[in-house]
Amino acid sequence: MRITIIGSGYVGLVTGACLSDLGFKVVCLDKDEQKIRALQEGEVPIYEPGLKELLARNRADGRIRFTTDACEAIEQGDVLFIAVGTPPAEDGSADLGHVLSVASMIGRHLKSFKLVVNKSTVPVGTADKVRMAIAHELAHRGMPTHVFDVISNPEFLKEGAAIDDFMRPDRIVVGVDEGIHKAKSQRMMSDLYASFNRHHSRTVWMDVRSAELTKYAANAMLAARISFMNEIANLADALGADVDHIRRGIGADNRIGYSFLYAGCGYGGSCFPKDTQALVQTAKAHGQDMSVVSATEQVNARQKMLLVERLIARMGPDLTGRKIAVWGLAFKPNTDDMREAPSRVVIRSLLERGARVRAYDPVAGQEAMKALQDDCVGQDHLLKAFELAVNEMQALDGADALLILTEWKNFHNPDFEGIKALMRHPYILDGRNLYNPQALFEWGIAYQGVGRRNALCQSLSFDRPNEPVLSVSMDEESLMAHA
Ligand SMILES: NC(=O)c1ccc[n+]([C@@H]2O[C@H](COP(=O)([O-])OP(=O)(O)OC[C@H]3O[C@@H](n4cnc5c(N)ncnc54)[C@H](O)[C@@H]3O)[C@@H](O)[C@H]2O)c1
Ligand SMILES: O=c1ccn([C@@H]2O[C@H](COP(=O)(O)OP(=O)(O)O[C@H]3O[C@H](CO)[C@@H](O)[C@H](O)[C@H]3O)[C@@H](O)[C@H]2O)c(=O)[nH]1
Repeated sequence: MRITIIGSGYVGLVTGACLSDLGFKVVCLDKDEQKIRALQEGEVPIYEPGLKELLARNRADGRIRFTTDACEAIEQGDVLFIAVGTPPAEDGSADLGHVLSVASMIGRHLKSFKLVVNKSTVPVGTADKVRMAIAHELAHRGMPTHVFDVISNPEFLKEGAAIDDFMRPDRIVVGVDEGIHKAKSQRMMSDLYASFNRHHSRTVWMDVRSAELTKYAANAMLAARISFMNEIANLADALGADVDHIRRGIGADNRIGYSFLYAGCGYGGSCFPKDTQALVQTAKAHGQDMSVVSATEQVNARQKMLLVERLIARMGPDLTGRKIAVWGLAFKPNTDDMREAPSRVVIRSLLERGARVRAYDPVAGQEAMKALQDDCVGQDHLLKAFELAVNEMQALDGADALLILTEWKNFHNPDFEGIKALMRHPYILDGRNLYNPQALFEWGIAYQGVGRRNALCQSLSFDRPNEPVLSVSMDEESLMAHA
């Protein structure tokens, strides 16, 4: 069985690389000539751990290649995966422009039976639209309109762990509808994923509509857990409780589990924000109200501003003359993806208030620069106050505060002595709860996590530069008094 992947972004490249590693012959198609040229020359346009090596190995062995030639790519594959983007339209619904233009393209080039597998995240009913678009082109060419099937196989990989997620899936959702091709389509998908089903079946078979909705339901559920924990964390702050104890206390309940319970400065990325919005729009179009999902989004929008609000509470709304250090720009560690990253909202807001920002990210620096240029179009004065540091310590020089926005591993055990010596005010606002508040107190560093008994740094003064920081005691009474 030969595979063609249409769309060579995160999902397309990971799918292509992994399937070629399982022995299939794979062609990756993209309309972006620059991207395909880079891939042909062995470069990988995105940062994803392990991807470069996997692609290099399978390219060398002749199992994967890259092209912009749609006719040849469609001819070669028995299975055609659609893995193009589904960005949000202006009203938040999923823009199906790329998916439907791929469908028409398939219809224009299809000569023999093809199984069209949709991997993009798409609203319920999209497979029907893809079917119609292909059939329309076939009819136009005077071809029989039943020489293909369209099924749904949503992708659940996480960026930064994409290869592992693909190669060790919790489940594989496949939606196939009744029809003349059902048995054949099911057999082809069973063969394709046979390696993952050897010990026990991980494939969850269903109809296409249910498969399409399963993807949105999974992302909305995960996003809701995060927003729920962020609300609990904010309440914990107000009450002098510690969300990390609460996380462990509730996660131990098997019905709840430990995953996706980390409070912080909000979720970002190319999926949760766009998919929750699209789900709300789908529901609205069908007269339904997704209150939980809407609230999830609202809480997240507020949470992204939490650290800025805390900074303002300490320093006042005018941050002119303040130097703010930022550690972490990508929406999560192990990726250079800046889509919907909380850092974009935070940095723009700091710049608008007159602060100078110096930021460090081990991988996403250049992507962040591009993203900020997009965010500050026509406001060059804002960009002038932003610079990238070459390492995390350089970002700190003379800073009034350090904001941690991404939990990269090398931020986990920093040189606290160095931090104290370099910063004008040793004050850490930790949006990813990396440190132990008690240890930071002992270091003499003012510290605010998210839901981590933040009363600890109540007496920090910003009026007197280079002043030692804390005079607050750790006893319960004073904690509660400050809460
Ligand atoms: N990124 C993730 O972690 C992730 C995980 C699961 C599902 N998804 C979903 O998968 C889909 C793809 O996401 P992504 O992050 O890989 O997107 P991406 O933007 O990284 O890649 C999409 C690629 O499709 C190409 N493309 C667009 N139109 C094309 C056309 N007509 N012909 C050929 N190529 C075309 C683009 O040039 C681009 O390279 C989306 O629906 C997304 O929601 C993404
Ligand atoms: O407990 C947690 C877990 C995650 N996050 C944040 O949530 C966002 C998304 O993280 P993650 O889910 O790990 O990354 P994605 O690559 O966006 O993956 C999500 O979106 C993909 C695209 O649909 C799905 O395929 C994945 O299953 C789903 O986890 C990031 O900003 C994280 O910092 C938290 O704040 N707290």
